[in-house]
Amino acid sequence: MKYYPIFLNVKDRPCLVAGGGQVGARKAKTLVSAGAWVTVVSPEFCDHLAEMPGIRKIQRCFDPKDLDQIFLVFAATGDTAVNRQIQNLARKARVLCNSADAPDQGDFILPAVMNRGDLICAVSTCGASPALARKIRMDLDQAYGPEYATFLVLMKAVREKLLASGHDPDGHKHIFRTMMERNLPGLVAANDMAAIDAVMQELLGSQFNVKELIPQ
Ligand SMILES: C[C@@]1(CC(=O)O)c2cc3[nH]c(cc4nc(cc5[nH]c(cc(n2)[C@H]1CCC(=O)O)[C@@](C)(CC(=O)O)[C@@H]5CCC(=O)O)C(CC(=O)O)=C4CCC(=O)O)c(CCC(=O)O)c3CC(=O)O
Ligand SMILES: NC(=O)C1=CN([C@@H]2O[C@H](COP(=O)(O)OP(=O)(O)OC[C@H]3O[C@@H](n4cnc5c(N)ncnc54)[C@H](O)[C@@H]3O)[C@@H](O)[C@H]2O)C=CC1
Repeated sequence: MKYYPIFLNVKDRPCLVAGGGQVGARKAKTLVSAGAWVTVVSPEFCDHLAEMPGIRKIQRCFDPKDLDQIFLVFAATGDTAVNRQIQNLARKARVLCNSADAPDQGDFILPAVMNRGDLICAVSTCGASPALARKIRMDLDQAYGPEYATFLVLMKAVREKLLASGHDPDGHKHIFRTMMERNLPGLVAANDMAAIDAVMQELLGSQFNVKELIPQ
């Protein structure tokens, strides 16, 4: 495996994007959606970035001081020499760096992402074919609709309630696996709460009901 896949917690962490083109805009957008504090430094900003809320924009060329206190940096300028400079400085400062024009030389690359509430599917081809990563992401978009966000709220609530009443890993495993076989997402999509309640009663007993577990 060429890369080690992890899910980073960037909430409230300062992240820097150097370069205000389309690539910088894509990186800034995903950082904002994960709750990071995002600064974009660039002499020019594309329309997409100019209109993007929730980011700090500094209109000038990258300066080494921009890396102070930074958790993650994206070297996404249109200038290869500047991108290499950012990467070298980041390494010395032990700041994780993504290198837009030389991904192999950076510390990490980004996957194509399908997101439904707490469900995140990340697809990478290790940079071999971003077009294929995008295609598989779109397949996942089709296969797992918005109902999976609600289904996951239900699964989480059931799990928390079961764990609160005691630890029984083998018994719980059986319940969760059976729940996976009962097409609950399909019932969520059809808004058939009575059918979901029937499954819950059968597997878990009357104290588990949808109204309580999925706040409307
Ligand atoms: C290494 C990486 C960047 C990193 O993270 O460091 C990288 C690098 C490069 N991409 C290039 C081009 C394209 N990128 C896309 C699309 C996406 N690229 C994304 C990620 C990544 N792209 C990382 C590796 C991902 C992996 O593991 O596969 C996605 C998944 C996520 C995102 O960008 O946020 C997003 C899909 C989002 C979605 O829709 O879900 C398309 C397709 C399209 O737009 O239709 C094309 C044109 C077709 C093609 O080239 O395949 C070029 C220029 C090559 C050239 O010069 O021609 C480079 C530079 C290079 O390869 O050197
Ligand atoms: N990782 C990826 O998915 C992809 C990466 N690339 C690479 O990413 C880089 C950026 O691509 P685009 O956004 O399309 O380019 P672009 O040319 O549209 O944007 C580059 C931005 O960098 C800014 N810039 C130039 N010098 C700078 C400096 N010294 N400090 C800060 N900002 C500076 C420019 O003002 C501009 O806003 C290119 O090197 C390209 O080869 C290209 C396509 C996909």
